[in-house]
Amino acid sequence: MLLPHSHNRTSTQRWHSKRSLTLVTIALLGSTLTSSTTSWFASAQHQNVAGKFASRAKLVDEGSTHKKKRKFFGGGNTITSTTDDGEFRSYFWTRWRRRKGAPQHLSSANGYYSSWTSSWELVLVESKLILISLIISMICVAFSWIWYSCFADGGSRKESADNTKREDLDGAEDLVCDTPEQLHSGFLQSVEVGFEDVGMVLKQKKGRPDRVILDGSIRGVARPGRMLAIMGPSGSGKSTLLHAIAGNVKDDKKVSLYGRRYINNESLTGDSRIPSAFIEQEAKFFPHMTVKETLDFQVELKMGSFLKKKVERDALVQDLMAQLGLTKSANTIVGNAKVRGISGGERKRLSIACEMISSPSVIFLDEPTSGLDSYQATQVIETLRSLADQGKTIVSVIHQPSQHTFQLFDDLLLLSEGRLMYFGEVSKVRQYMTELGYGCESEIGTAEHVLDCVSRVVGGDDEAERLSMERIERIASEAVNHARQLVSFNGEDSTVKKSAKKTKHIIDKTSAHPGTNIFRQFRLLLERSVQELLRGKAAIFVKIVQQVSLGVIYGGIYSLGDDQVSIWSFYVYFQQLFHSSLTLCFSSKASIMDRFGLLSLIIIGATNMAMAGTVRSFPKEKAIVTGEIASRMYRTGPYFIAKAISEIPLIGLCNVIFGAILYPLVNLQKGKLKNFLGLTSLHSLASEGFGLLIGSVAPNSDVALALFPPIIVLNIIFDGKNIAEENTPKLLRWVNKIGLIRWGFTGLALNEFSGLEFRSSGPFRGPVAKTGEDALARFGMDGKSLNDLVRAQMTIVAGCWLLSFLGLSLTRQKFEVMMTPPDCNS
Ligand SMILES: Nc1ncnc2c1ncn2[C@@H]1O[C@H](COP(=O)(O)OP(=O)(O)OP(=O)(O)O)[C@@H](O)[C@H]1O
Repeated sequence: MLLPHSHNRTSTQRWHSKRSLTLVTIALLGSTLTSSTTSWFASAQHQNVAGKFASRAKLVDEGSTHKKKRKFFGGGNTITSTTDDGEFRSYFWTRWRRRKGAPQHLSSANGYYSSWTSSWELVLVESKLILISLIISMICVAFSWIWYSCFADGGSRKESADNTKREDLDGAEDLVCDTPEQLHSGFLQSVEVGFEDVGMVLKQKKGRPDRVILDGSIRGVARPGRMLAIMGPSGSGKSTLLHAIAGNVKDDKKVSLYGRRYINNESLTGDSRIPSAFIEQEAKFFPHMTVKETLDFQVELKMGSFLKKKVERDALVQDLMAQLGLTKSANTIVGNAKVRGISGGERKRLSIACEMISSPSVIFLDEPTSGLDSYQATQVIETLRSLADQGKTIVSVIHQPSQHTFQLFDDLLLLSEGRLMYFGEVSKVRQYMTELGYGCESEIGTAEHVLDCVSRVVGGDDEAERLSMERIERIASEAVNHARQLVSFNGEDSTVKKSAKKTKHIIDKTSAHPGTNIFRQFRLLLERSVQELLRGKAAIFVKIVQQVSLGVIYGGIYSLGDDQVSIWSFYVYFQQLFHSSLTLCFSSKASIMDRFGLLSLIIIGATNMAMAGTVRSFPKEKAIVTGEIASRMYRTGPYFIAKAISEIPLIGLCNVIFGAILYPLVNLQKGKLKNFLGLTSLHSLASEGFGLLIGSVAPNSDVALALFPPIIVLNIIFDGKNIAEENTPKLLRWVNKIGLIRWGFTGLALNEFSGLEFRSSGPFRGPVAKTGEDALARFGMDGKSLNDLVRAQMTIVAGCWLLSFLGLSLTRQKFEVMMTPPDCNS
């Protein structure tokens, strides 16, 4: 029965106008903000701010003969001061003037404005500002579009649904449902899934013939209240067919997929995904969550908007656990290959339970019994039987079932080498094979016998191989006719296209319901992230041990000041005994080199640890998350923000432990510990962000790990002390700007060296540096403030998070479109 829905007629328009309004608002806000900021900058630069900066620059530059550039606004506009006269001008414009051959000393701070007011120059200034505003507005529009498609309900699905022309839909809007109850009591309640002429070809490299995976002869139907088994020898195309029917074949340039599908005898477009539960061979879960927590989490995300009271959600969780025999394992963690958790059978049943939450009418399963013993396999199939008895449509690939489990199925689709061998009732297949002349003794199980009939003999006996090929040929030619007699659709009907669009529209609209709002998604995802982090006690322990041991190692090797405290007690006594000579040695200029060396090691170590951990773990988590996002549980945005935030406390804790051990041991400058901890934590956060970026763009953890060493090496080379900026190859200068290690190292060096004085005795290398500032100047680190470095690190964090988010959004799963079968293209 189809439900009437009068108010849905306006929902498409509402969504369109909501989106347009958001885009326009964000674009306007962006351009207004940019214009006002740039005009403020222009006027401020001309007037008050110029004066203020000029005097500050003058103060800072006193006693120095170097020119200093002070970053004021973005990349292009840099205010430069010279010590001679405190002259103050825009670096950007100065460079431009230089190019035009104008004199370099243009004006004093007060005369600045007047020297630039020749009309054409002002026009140029204004037009550049307008251009910047326009570019930023366009970026705002692009981001708002991405934001909308990632955060807002519907996204691409709604878009594709809305692309379906209203006039072609024949009142399909009236069939659309708004609540799960309506959804499953309407068009999609009792679903019959039909398919015909399904084929798949794998394009090969030049000169080699294409490989046929499914030959285009496959047809069948899965009916409500019945279980359809897809069987065949290994490699016969069972999983491929299951994915093709569900609309779940992963997008691949080499693949060409064709055929027709129907829902309740209504045809579907090639890109439709049947609203169903799809249970893959390998269920992926967060390993440290218990069975109950996993179900609680999924129930709240999928049904939070409909089951508003906690008692209702709890009741659903209890019901699912009882139905799937999970009650006794409710508080056991799910586990994975490394962490022991529930059994393989329980994992399969948990994945079925998770898919049952939204009460789908159709369930596709890819080898639900693989890896299970016969008792567990029977339990899983019996669970499916009870679901089918409730009216669900079950389609499952099954591998060598026992006679008992085989008989729990109603229908069978048999494949061999991508060809249809049988479609019909399970109870009739034995008789069917006997009538074809391939009968067998009664003691041999039916499943075993039919698989023998359609398996090709390979290796050794040529005659047996020839006979098996003849048998397969015969069975295949009979199967097509047999299936045609049993299954027919309105595929040749002239209204097929219209009907396909209509059905897709219904499916898209009906399955676009958000399970819960975006804030709740964020809260739940944050809770899960934190929980996973805290439950991974081994990982936390390893991190802490790493920090402690590094602190102790560095502390044992480096001694930088007069009043050393060392882990080696004899060393302390030794120091106290020969106080004068040793302290002279350690407070000498040799400690400049030691200090730089230590700070560089601290930063390289922090980068390695934060990045390597994320690069290793994130791609694995991504595999679970992309599946959950593809099944419309939540959006990329809330997930990503929750993920990024959840890591911050642990990063801070690790740095505090490291700093607390290292600082007194090596005797870094007193009173700078707080800055030290802040800078190392910020640096770890930036490194973790970089790790997320690599993990989100890399297709898998192997690629991510392969990318890691060259990135680290590049960062070390351009850390600010290994190669001078002016000697860096021009093509690589940009690396300097985003060099994680460089900014981190410079920050620590600035924090440590500013205010230090060095004694001239003791061994030292290179020219004499009396103060920390001198030492910094030798490495070209003068002229920067801690604020600059914090800003740079924060920009890196923000940039990495943004790019990782985009990377994650853009690598969303795409699916192959099923084309019309070749003979019907005309
Ligand atoms: N995208 C693809 N790229 C390359 N080969 C593919 C692709 N899809 C399917 N195949 C090939 O098609 C054949 C059938 O694969 P499929 O997984 O469907 O077999 P199966 O019957 O499920 O096998 P098994 O029982 O061993 O799991 C295999 O040889 C597989 O390598």
